[in-house]
Amino acid sequence: TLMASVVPQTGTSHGVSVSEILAVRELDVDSETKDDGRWQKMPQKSTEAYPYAFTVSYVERAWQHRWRCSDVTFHCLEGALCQQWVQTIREQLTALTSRPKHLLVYINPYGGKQQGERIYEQKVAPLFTLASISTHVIVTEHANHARDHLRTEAELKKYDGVVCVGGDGMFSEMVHGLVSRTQRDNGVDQNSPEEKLVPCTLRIGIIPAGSTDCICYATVGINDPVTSALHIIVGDAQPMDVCSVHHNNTFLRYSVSLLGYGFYGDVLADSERKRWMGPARYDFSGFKTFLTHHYYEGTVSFLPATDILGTPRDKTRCRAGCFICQHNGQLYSEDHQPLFLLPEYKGGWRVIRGKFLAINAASMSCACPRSPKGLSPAAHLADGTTDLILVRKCSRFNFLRHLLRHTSKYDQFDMNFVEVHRVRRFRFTPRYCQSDSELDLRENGKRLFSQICRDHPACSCSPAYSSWNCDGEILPHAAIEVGCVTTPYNLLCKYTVHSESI
Ligand SMILES: CCCCCCCCCCCCC/C=C/[C@@H](O)[C@H](COP(=O)(O)O)NC(=O)CCCCC
Ligand SMILES: Nc1ncnc2c1ncn2[C@@H]1O[C@H](COP(=O)(O)OP(=O)(O)O)[C@@H](O)[C@H]1O
Ligand SMILES: [Ca+2]
Repeated sequence: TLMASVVPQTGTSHGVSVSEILAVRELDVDSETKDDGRWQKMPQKSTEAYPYAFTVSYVERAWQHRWRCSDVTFHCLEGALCQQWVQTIREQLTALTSRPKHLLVYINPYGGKQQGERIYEQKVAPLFTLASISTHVIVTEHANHARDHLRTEAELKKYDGVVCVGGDGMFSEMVHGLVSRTQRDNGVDQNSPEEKLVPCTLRIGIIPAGSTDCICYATVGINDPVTSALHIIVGDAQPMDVCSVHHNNTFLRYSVSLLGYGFYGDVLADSERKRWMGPARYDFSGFKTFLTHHYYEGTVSFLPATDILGTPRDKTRCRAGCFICQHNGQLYSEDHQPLFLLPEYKGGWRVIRGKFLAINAASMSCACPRSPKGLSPAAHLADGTTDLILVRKCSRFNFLRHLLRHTSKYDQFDMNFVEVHRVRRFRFTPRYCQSDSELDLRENGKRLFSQICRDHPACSCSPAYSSWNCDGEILPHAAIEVGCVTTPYNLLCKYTVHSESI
């Protein structure tokens, strides 16, 4: 901690932790300018008493988990002392090896309210410059631009991390680009659901500029670009669980936040056609989907996570330095074989058949501005499990009560048509088999004429299948197999981390 043995401008004492210092610069008190070119008139009194000064920019905790950059100017009597302070602070900052120096930044100009470029230029780039971070910025030109660039072209050795400016969809592109490249480079077959993923060494940061920003909100505690930029600068890191989604032994996608079938799949499918509405499309499609009240029949099989600490109905929450994540992470360390892969662990699968309004798998709380506690408030970011939430067919009134619980502090799962299980793996099989031709139609985004109506096979009033909402991307396959791993521990690190005070 830098203590005020020199005198801050206000004349009061001030302590700043070195780990939260962003930059330090010497002030030329006489010339009336700062060395960054901005004009600043020093207060007359302190200039006379202490002719030498330096300014420290540091992280200040603000309201509701926000971080802000603050400046404090220290004054000294002697120039040599002033220089010694500046040099020492710079040396200490250089010694912080977890801080990034070179970043690759992808901006989605199309996400959220289409403000990605403005947010980056006005709020984030000046902070990276202040912290002497060099950046290579790419504004994406089409969907999957960032994913493909990361997977094939990007010279990753040049960077300490990649940053995306956008929503959950952009973060998902980063994950797919980096994880896929790492598996390919290490000869891991992504199509095998049992294969152990090799960790990627580069970290991923996210500057929120999307519609839901759930991944950012659930990790940092707020969707605020300045807060995320500051977490990136100080080198905060957070391991995250990754679910791999397969269909018939073919890899489909990775998921880090929500995998939702039924309600959330239908909301997403409808909202994609209304992108022009911006983030409000989710409210519109949410309301419409609520009114349609479709349910879907199928079988859910899952492998409960019995070897870990914590349950989905705990009152405790996953926070910085989470004990449960650390403990469960050790189960995956080098010398431990994940328990669910051991032969004796087989046979623990449970099977539930039924009619469901929603099947949600939350690998993290999925907190976001629409649902500040999230779909599964006690879920953990890095415990190697996902919370499987089954919402059975019920009345519209009851389903509304369930949805309203997402926005309140009351127990989400205290309803007789809702059940929750903390699982390692799960499978869903719809009651009616999807034909290849129907899958082709869905993959090409066409409207479906061949859907089987449950009760009246001759009409098309009610669909037999929903889609999966996979971190905000549509998966047309109804039948999927999902495995959740943090293996090896630290598989993925984000620069963003929840602040201690959440
Ligand atoms: C009658 C009151 C109903 C209130 C219900 C509110 C529930 C909101 C829960 C939202 C959970 C969000 C989980 C995250 C999903 C995102 O990955 C996904 C894509 O995000 P982005 O790329 O940033 O656009 N967002 C959604 O699927 C939106 C779901 C909104 C449903 C209303
Ligand atoms: N330049 C671009 N043009 C069109 N789509 C893009 C572009 N860059 C990224 N995308 C896609 O936009 C989608 C939404 O991105 P995201 O950043 O998650 O915003 P939102 O939160 O509004 O959905 C993602 O599927 C992503 O692949
Ligand atoms: Ca988890």
